[in-house]
Amino acid sequence: MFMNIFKSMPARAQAFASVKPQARFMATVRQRAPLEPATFTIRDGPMFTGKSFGARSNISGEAVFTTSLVGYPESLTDPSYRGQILVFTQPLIGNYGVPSAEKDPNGLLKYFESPHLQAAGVVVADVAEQYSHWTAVESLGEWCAREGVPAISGVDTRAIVTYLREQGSSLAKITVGEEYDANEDEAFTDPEQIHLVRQVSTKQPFHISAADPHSHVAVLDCGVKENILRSLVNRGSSVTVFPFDYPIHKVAHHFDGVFISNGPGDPTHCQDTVFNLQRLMETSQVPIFGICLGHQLLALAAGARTIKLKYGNRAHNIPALDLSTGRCHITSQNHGYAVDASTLPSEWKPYFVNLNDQSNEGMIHKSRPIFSTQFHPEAKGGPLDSSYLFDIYLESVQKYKKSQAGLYPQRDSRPSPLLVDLLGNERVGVQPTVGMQNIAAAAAAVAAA
Ligand SMILES: NC(=O)CC[C@H](N)C(=O)O
Repeated sequence: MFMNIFKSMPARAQAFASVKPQARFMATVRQRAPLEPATFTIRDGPMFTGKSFGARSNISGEAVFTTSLVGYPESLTDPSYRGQILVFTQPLIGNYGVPSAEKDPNGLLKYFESPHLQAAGVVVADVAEQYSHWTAVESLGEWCAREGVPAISGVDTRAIVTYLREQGSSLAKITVGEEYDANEDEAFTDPEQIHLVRQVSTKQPFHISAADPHSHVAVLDCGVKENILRSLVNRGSSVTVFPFDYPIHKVAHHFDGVFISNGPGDPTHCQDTVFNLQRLMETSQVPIFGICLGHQLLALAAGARTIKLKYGNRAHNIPALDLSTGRCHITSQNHGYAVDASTLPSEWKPYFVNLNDQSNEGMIHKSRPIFSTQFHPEAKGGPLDSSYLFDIYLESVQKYKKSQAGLYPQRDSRPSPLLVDLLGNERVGVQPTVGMQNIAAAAAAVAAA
């Protein structure tokens, strides 16, 4: 009886079950040096003392917190977290380890949102040194150390979050080692002074072909999450991904749709993108979809304003009301800025609203196939309530393509061989989070920006 159950298990699980418990434990716990002391200090706020479990370097950045319970590999590789020290409110982080940078058949990363750890630093109450998951290849601490990202555990994250909620968005730093001078206030570096999108956007266009494409979308990469590309490609649309400041209005006629990605920092830093989007909407009827920073940039191009929220929304369970249907969706979010819905011009209307703080969660054009959301419908990790928005977008993309058939008979869903042959299929020239790795380097980066 027992053997039958055992035999019905998948091969991988059988192999795991057949290992003696002691050996399984040994497989995930590596010998390591005793943890060094580390501090997490909020500017104009308290200092927390804990243990370092990542890179042996000091870092300064904007401290933000997420209340998500799962998805730390995805969150930490999300380019929107570039320059930020991420505090997890979920008390135990790391227990399912970190997966590999394996790619899927389309050449997209299977488990990560970008090839590197993007957050500047990591703060947790309790880090799991033992991990267990079939995709895991290393521990959270090993990954942070390998990627040069400092991390601290053993601090009271409830007290940190309580403080951040009162004081609002704050600069902070992580220092590793015994010697620390709490008065070194000049060492706090504000990543908001740096053009973060420039750091995470591809330097050259690249192309991903869908298996049997029905359309071809141009993606403006402001720090695009891999699951946005997966969501388009897996639904049958090939994508050509352009640098954030590429003059998209000049090439839009080669595409069936334009997509504007998520990304780090203040949307008003991307004036070139805003200008290009204005020209795009003036000169083309192409369907447009924007997510998070993409939503904010589209709103700026439409003539609306953005504001900085007190401490932002970062979670995987935020209720957003669809104003067109009255249905509420549970959404994944990671943003510090928001669109001021009261400044939307008359040809636009709010699409979604946040039911926690009433902030704007999306906008839609009254007569054209253009819409955007502040939350992440691609949602890694979870929930998938609003992933249907990709279907709606791609329906409008296919409709537009049909309407253009007479105008551009030579265009089909495969991009011209010239375009494909010349382009690679991955991000170009995007560096890991270097330059932000220690306080001195970050200060120099600010001076140079
Ligand atoms: N995830 C995102 O695209 C974030 C957008 C923007 N950087 C913000 O913080 O509001």
